[in-house]
Amino acid sequence: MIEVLSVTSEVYPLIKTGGLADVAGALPGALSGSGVTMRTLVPGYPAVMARLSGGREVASFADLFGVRGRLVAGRVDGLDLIVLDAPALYDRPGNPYVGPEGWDWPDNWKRFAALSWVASELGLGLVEGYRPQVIHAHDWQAGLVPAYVKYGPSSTLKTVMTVHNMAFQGTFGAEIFGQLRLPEHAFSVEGVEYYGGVGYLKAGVECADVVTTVSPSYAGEIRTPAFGMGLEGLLNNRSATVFGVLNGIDMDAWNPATDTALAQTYSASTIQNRLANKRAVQEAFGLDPADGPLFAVVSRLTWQKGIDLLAANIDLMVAEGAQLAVLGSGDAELENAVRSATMRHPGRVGLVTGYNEKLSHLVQGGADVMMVPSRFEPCGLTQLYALRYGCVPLVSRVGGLNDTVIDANVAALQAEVATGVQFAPPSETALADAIRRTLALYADEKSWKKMQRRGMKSDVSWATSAARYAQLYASLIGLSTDDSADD
Ligand SMILES: Nc1ncnc2c1ncn2[C@@H]1O[C@H](COP(=O)(O)OP(=O)(O)O[C@H]2O[C@H](CO)[C@@H](O)[C@H](O)[C@H]2O)[C@@H](O)[C@H]1O
Repeated sequence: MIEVLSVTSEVYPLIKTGGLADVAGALPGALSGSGVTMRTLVPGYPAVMARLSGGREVASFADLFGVRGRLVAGRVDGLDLIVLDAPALYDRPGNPYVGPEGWDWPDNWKRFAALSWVASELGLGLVEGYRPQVIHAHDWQAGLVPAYVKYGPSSTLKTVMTVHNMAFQGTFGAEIFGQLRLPEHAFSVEGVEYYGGVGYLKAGVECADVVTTVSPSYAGEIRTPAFGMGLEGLLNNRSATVFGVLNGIDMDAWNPATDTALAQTYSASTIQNRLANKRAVQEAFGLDPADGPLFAVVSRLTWQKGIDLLAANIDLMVAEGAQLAVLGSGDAELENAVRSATMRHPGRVGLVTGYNEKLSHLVQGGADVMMVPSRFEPCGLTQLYALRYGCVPLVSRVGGLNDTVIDANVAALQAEVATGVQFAPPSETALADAIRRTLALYADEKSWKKMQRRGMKSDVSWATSAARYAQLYASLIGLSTDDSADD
């Protein structure tokens, strides 16, 4: 067995603000049977501590970056957790990164340095009877893990850094460096220094043994200035150790045949049963119970996700006889743009703000089209859920959207392989064309149903990618996957 410690700032179903939680929550289970045991280190936010009854203390710290802390191990919903309980850092309202007023916590550098430092201590054998061979760090919040390992006592410990989104890098002023518990020479180009300050994601990308990102297309894109966001040079330098491993989805949590969030469950052979869900979605979003095409968005409302491109096309969609249901929250300006469309088009356009996991399932089960018009998308999970639920994805041709949806062009339709609609570049006019193309496809009921069914049958599971991660861990510690499965 290969022991891997996954380090993450969120993990479903305990704490989730986006796709990272889904991936961190699903990967440990997906790896079972592949010779890998994965435990997860996560901060003890209130939502996490509330689920951890019966956990046992396995370590304590009198001085964790100036505060007290302890590690509590426990099993919750099938996950083997090690929780960093440090109330001065994590026992706060709001989400993991921002307070109730919407501002980043000013000590985020310390909150996530502490998490990463503790991970590296675990890797050095802090807890008797537990010694991971590989630490898998997710995003900038765990970006310092590879640096602590690189500059710590020499060991055989290996590190994997996964970039879920290059747009969030965790950059801080140089003044924090003195408090990071790193040696002087770590403040260098080969270490944590980044444009004169400290870069957590940069440190991870620089110091990890292997860097992965969440789709093959994004792995290529981030080596260019348009997507690399300053890290493209570094990624090019280490291109031999940068891999794209496509995300999968939790096939049990997202199963239209058993999903309790649906008004009516269904499968590929009972796809007509989606109608009851469509009516439920229309009701939840204040829409008329109409029979035309129902488009939907489940997303953070941000520039990355192309919500401004969507807003610019709402009048067109309504004029063409479509309805739109938007579930999400984010930038006030984009939220307002969608809200004003709901006022212009009562009964045709609906908005539910806030985060609602249950409603997101219902939308996937009832809408006809799931729109993901992102400007960049490392992988994207929404279109994968959509495929599984027979909700046809309409996506921009970037990152993981490019890798997971087969565009309904003439050749793909003839070959009967199309699963959705792609457009490029991510612009208002290209999206308008894609909407018109989608409406034409929807009008051909028989071929639309076929496309829905093909989506439902496409492989969006973790099977291939979990095996790929297992192989990466094994190669890092000099084993083949077969050896590890034998243990
Ligand atoms: N208002 C709301 N209510 C309920 N659920 C909502 C919601 N808004 C969003 N969600 C859910 O949040 C998740 C979003 O995941 P994505 O992967 O699509 O994007 P995200 O940008 O968060 O993730 C980043 O990390 C992931 C994981 O690697 C990459 O796939 C992605 O490209 C990258 O940007 C989905 O599970 C979606 O259903």
